[in-house]
Amino acid sequence: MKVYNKASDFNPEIPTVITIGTFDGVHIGHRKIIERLVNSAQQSNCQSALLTFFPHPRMVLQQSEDLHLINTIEERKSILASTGLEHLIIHPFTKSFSRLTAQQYVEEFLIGKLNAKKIIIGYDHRFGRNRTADISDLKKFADEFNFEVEEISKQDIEEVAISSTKIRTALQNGEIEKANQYLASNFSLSGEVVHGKGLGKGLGYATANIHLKETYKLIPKNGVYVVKAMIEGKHQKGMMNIGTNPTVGGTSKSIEVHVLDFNEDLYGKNIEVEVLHYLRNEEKFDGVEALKKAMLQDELVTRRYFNS
Ligand SMILES: Cc1cc2nc3c(=O)[nH]c(=O)nc-3n(C[C@H](O)[C@H](O)[C@H](O)COP(=O)(O)O)c2cc1C
Ligand SMILES: Nc1ncnc2c1ncn2[C@@H]1O[C@H](COP(=O)(O)OP(=O)(O)O)[C@@H](O)[C@H]1O
Repeated sequence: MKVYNKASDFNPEIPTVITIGTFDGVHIGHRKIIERLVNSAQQSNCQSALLTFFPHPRMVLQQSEDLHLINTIEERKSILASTGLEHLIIHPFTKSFSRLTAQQYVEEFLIGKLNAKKIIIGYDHRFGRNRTADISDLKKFADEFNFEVEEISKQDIEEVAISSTKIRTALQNGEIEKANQYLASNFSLSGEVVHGKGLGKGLGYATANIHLKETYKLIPKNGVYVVKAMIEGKHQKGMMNIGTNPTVGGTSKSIEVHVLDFNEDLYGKNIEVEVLHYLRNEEKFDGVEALKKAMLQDELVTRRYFNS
């Protein structure tokens, strides 16, 4: 798969079949659309292309602080690369881009820059300045500018019964198995290991504190989880806590992983954590002895999880 950071970097001589959207999570429903796109392109001797915008339009237009995505743009790229898609265009969404009229967007951008011969798109897609145009407008443009529109019907979408919103809600409720099933892969987080409060080793559970670079990455509900950590190309078993560590008087949110049967310096290294199972809420214990006891219990349950 080739990746372009703006539409003008993609210079398609062969016409394209394209789809447009955020595709956050690249879940089972998204995968079906991409499969349809790739097959359609093959059958019509076209190239398959997915157009997505970054930053997310809501981040640009509403400076939305509450927008959290299942995938960072890097994660999305790497999952899409495994789908058979030929071209991924990540076009910068700016205020001036958002002011293109529906006709300018179709004529100058989708046709002019992306050489679209066919657009495969959901029944509820909206586009153009203030998102005023809909799929019936797109069909009118299709007649005028000689391209095809293939509509993904409401029924097709509802049949899959999966949406990025449902997955986000599941993650925010700690329903990890449900989210992972919808994603057809494990929800993951990754980042550099940074210094924490320096208390973990003293408790008998050193924890690698993970710094997330992207502020828009969705963080699952606070609590304790069973995880698989990828450290320097090797999978390790672990348990993770997300929260403020109230027992030791913590106030800011941290994401920290204790890796089982492991004793190495991880500061400055990158680790990727696949979240597997929610264990319990983060609690404010009556002192560190009670916390240590709870962590020992978490360890036992985590070991049991991996053994079963
Ligand atoms: C499996 C696990 C469970 C944890 N559960 C709690 C908890 O319920 N309440 C709490 O205040 N902190 C909890 N913690 C966080 C500890 O307070 C924290 O790891 C410790 O203070 C070390 O922090 P540091 O890495 O910043 O030094 C948990 C940590 C782990 C790894
Ligand atoms: N089993 C382990 N799991 C996680 N980190 C470990 C482990 N063994 C050693 N470490 C190292 O110890 C550090 C965590 O120690 P800790 O006392 O919790 O301090 P901090 O507050 O800086 O996280 C990790 O960042 C890592 O470098």
